[in-house]
Amino acid sequence: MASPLPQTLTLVGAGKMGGAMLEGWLSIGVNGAGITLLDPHISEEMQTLAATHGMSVNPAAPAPAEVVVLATKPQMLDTAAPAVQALIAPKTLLISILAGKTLGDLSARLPNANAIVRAMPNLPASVRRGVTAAAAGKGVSEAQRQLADALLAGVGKVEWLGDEGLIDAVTAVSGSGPAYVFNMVECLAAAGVAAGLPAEIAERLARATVEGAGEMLFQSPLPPATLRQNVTSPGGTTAAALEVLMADNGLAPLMRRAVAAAKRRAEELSG
Ligand SMILES: NC(=O)C1=CN([C@@H]2O[C@H](COP(=O)(O)OP(=O)(O)OC[C@H]3O[C@@H](n4cnc5c(N)ncnc54)[C@H](OP(=O)(O)O)[C@@H]3O)[C@@H](O)[C@H]2O)C=CC1
Ligand SMILES: O=C(O)[C@@H]1CCC=N1
Repeated sequence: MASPLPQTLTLVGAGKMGGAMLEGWLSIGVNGAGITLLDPHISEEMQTLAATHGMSVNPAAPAPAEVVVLATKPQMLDTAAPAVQALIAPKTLLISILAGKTLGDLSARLPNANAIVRAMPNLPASVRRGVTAAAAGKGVSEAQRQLADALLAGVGKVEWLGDEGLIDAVTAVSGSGPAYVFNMVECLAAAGVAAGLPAEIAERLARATVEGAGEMLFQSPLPPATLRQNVTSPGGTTAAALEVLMADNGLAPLMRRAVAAAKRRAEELSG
């Protein structure tokens, strides 16, 4: 049986990530007429989407909703909290995607929220290929957990965590991860230019390479190491490049430092 979808959902913060999830939810059949968007600087794109689907935008006195999704920047939690409290009824499920903000931080700001799920999605949610890790607070019922799962699984894969303490590491790996991949495309294109390619061709090649490699990861059951080995002809060009990338001072320590920096920043955003 298909999981239930909420009849009423209020999105607080319709920016890049909130907007990406919203597009996914509409595509799985969440009724636009039951959606309210609250965002003081809502973009034209979001206003158009809202008008197309009959959503309510910044009503003067928004009613409590079955699900409230908190998607402002973490630094705006204190400012947003009074308005969010007014959206929460005893049975409301609050889903927060704020990096760094713990279940405890959220409960302290929103004491009337009985059921809180802390989730960390990523931007490919907009094309329903995201991945989200989530942890449920103590007050979340099984029905509410299923409701959260239906919304999060609607935009990609979901990992439920027994230990909320893992979410900062999740944020550093999959939350921020799409940006690392996009940066790799930029770096690969720039390296192509340095190797003599015209810039536009280098960019098209780098982009299509990551698109194709990503699709192989999606479709193939093989581990990434095997996929890598399949490109690597003995004594060939890939082996020469991998000697650089897989050296002691290559990509692995760089990625460890990058992920550690993101995790540290998530920890700083808590409180
Ligand atoms: N971007 C990503 O890939 C991911 C982001 N996240 C999390 O999602 C959240 C949003 O990030 P992102 O979408 O990148 O940021 P954005 O700045 O794009 O979105 C936040 C939106 O909230 C609006 N806003 C500010 N104050 C309020 C308020 N009081 N009430 C309602 N809306 C408000 C902002 O307006 P204005 O810009 O004018 O301030 C903006 O439109 C963050 O907490 C982040 O940690 C999680 C996973 C991935
Ligand atoms: O950069 C950020 O803080 C957010 C959290 C994960 C992705 N974007």
